[in-house]
Amino acid sequence: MDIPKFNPKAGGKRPDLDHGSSDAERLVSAGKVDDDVAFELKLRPTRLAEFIGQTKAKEQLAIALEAAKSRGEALDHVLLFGPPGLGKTTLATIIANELSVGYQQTSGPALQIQGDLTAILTNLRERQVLFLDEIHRLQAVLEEKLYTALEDYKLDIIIGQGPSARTHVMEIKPFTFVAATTRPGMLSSPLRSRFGILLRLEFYTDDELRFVVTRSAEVMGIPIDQDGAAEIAMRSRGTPRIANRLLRRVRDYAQVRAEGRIDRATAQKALEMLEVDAHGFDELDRRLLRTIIEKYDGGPVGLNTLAAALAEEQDALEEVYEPFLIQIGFLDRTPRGRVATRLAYEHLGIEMPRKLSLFP
Ligand SMILES: Nc1ncnc2c1ncn2[C@@H]1O[C@H](COP(=O)(O)OP(=O)(O)OP(=O)(O)O)[C@@H](O)[C@H]1O
Repeated sequence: MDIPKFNPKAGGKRPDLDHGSSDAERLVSAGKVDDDVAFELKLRPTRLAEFIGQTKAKEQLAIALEAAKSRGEALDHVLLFGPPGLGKTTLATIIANELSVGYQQTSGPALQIQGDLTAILTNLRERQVLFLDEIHRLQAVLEEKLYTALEDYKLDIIIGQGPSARTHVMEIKPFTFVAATTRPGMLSSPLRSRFGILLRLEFYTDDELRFVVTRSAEVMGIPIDQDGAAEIAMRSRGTPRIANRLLRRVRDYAQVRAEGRIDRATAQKALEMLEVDAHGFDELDRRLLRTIIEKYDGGPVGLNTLAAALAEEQDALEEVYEPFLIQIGFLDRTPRGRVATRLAYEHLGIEMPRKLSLFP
């Protein structure tokens, strides 16, 4: 039997393992699920001015865009990195809109053979944006092929095979390459050095997410007050994708139980019913912290051991779950492994043992 390839960014679970999954588990995963696709298209800001938060990245980008426009040149290549669902794809589309140029999107895993990449590069239009998601999953041979394209807008095409093979250099149109990754550490340094603009996306503050929720509610025509939006924001793990997803689910609840209006009480009741707690934790977050505390005395425990104990993929833990737990101070990543912090003990209502010390 073919086991479908596991993609941690899709917010799924390993299909070959029994996880006892809950609805809330899927709800607060930052990875995209099928249900998100149509809504994300509708809710995606199209201009930099509409893009909420990420002040540093936005400022850097605004200056580069202005400069490229005034010179009439293609924008420098851009690398966007950060956890899933923070707006990398959105920013790539905004770059194309702001430059008034064409946009084409593909991803590392989608490009399987050299011909795929050659076809895309040779069909590029002048100064357009080519967006490549999950660049850390691009095959090494294709990565090497990209180097000359990015640097000199040239492509080496090998014609023939064996001793009679010849290399033909083909010119391609100047273009802007925008790549996104959740794992910047996995990129080789030659590849990284080809990007002129590096933008790190950070988790959003609760206030910024309140704006995201209010804006999305407006686009979707959902009546919501500030407290209702704040309640959804607080439980969205610093991630707009999750905020938008929770908004849709709370809207359903409000339609059936609260005449369609979302206030704090309605949002709270809906989110409690969906088992999304005050930090936006789901069952796996709690299980992860509890395992470190109860099985490994609070850590340190290595990522592979932890992944095996939880029957989860290492990638999913590292890319989707850990970044937020580290950001809010519930988990520490040390050279010897993962450690649960005091906040994690307090959240789970477990007493933190005193560290043994030579000095009383
Ligand atoms: N700054 C923002 N302001 C408003 N909405 C945002 C912002 N960033 C993201 N969003 C919303 O969140 C959704 C997810 O964003 P996006 O698809 O750009 O994330 P991503 O980082 O590319 O995720 P992935 O890495 O999983 O592909 C979008 O539909 C968009 O509506």
